[in-house]
Amino acid sequence: MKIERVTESLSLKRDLDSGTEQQRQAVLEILANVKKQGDEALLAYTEKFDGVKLASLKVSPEEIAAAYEVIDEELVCYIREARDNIYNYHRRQVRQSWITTETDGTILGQKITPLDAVGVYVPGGTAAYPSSVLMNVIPAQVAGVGRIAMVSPPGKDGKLPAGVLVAANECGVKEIYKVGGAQAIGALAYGTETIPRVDKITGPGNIYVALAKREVFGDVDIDMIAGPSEIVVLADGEANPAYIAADLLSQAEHDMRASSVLVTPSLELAERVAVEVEKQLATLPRKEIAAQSIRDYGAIYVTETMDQAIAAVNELAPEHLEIMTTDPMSIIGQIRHAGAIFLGENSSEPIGDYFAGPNHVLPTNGTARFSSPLNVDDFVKKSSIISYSKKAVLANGHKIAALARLEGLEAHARAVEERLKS
Ligand SMILES: NC(=O)c1ccc[n+]([C@@H]2O[C@H](COP(=O)([O-])OP(=O)(O)OC[C@H]3O[C@@H](n4cnc5c(N)ncnc54)[C@H](O)[C@@H]3O)[C@@H](O)[C@H]2O)c1
Ligand SMILES: N[C@H](CO)Cc1c[nH]c[nH+]1
Ligand SMILES: [Zn+2]
Repeated sequence: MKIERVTESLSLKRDLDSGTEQQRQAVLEILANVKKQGDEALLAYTEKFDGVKLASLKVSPEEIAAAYEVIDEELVCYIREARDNIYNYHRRQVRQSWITTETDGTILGQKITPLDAVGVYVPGGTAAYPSSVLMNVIPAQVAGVGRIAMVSPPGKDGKLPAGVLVAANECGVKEIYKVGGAQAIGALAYGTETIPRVDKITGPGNIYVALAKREVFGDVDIDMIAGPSEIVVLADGEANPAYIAADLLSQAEHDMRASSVLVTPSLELAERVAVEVEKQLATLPRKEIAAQSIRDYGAIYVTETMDQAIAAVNELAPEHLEIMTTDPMSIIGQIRHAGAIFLGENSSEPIGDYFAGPNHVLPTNGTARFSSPLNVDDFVKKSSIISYSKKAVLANGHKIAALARLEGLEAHARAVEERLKS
């Protein structure tokens, strides 16, 4: 990895992939056809893009039973343990509706209502992501969402990966459909004969999925457009170079456009990490992807001081931040922008991807400056509650009428003044 000395501001080498004109046109056409032709279009696109002619889009109980034949019993137990950790973490995010009563009888409040129906996209294509099933479905369930429909593209054998089916079943998902890409997003947004429409779509996916989510936003809500994975490690000279290299590579193997960065005031550590990355890279099964990601989007930045290193981290606003210093707790207060913060040398990023409990769907591309990990709030909406007593309206009606007239809205003013007459 290239070592660069840093004295000024930084930004991650990001690829804000907005797709080619051809991809955008393809997505618009797919969405229009799904809207018009429903299931027929879904089946045709599945044949075209996933290479399989399906008899039915919906996953059957027999397919779920067959998935359990393939997945080791011990692994099913680990999926359950991860599920429970994620559930317990997200339970703490639940907010209650609230109501206050003033002495004049005014009642104000906020009613929290779970969304009626949510669609969860689970990427297929090049890899299977049972962990993404848990991370999207569980916060929706904790929020109390009425209906959860999961979509994922089938393999050439017409099946979904066994791990994905087991994870969904362990969460109690009842609606699972074998359809991916922009056509799946269209089905969730507009509805088809088999797939009733939803109110919100969550979950990561490739450029076709991302473009389709952007396009249907407004007809339905979406969570975010998650870009390629990012990790920044902030370390002092005492940190373990082998741990750092391993964690950088853990995200590099995701995607050729993933970004893995070390920021440190120690040149010695920087040099040792660069050597370790090369050594560990050579033995990885996905070494082509990881090597390209490290080459094009990886970096080691050496600062003059730890304060500069911390400032650099805030500039980068990474999806994942690992703090590997002798006292990480003393630094956390200075971190302003990061999707997930991992403290200390034992807290390797994949612990968060799979098991600890916090969500692994996180803001990327610098959006950690203003947005948060996927969470229970993403699956509820809030309604304001207002109840004025006669006493309150008599005391305040003239103020409200005056404010309305300030905006030239006479009917607003008179509506309130009607209450002042008797
Ligand atoms: N941020 C996260 O939490 C997270 C987690 C898991 C995966 N991911 C990301 O999700 C992405 C998964 O991508 P993927 O491709 O493997 O799976 P995918 O499910 O997103 O996309 C596969 C679908 O793309 C469509 N498609 C492919 N080529 C097409 C074409 N030429 N025209 C129209 N549609 C086409 C097909 O319908 C296919 O079913 C990766 O970028 C991965 O990094 C992110
Ligand atoms: N690190 C990814 C999010 O950036 C999530 C993931 C899924 N599986 C493994 N990792
Ligand atoms: Zn990961």
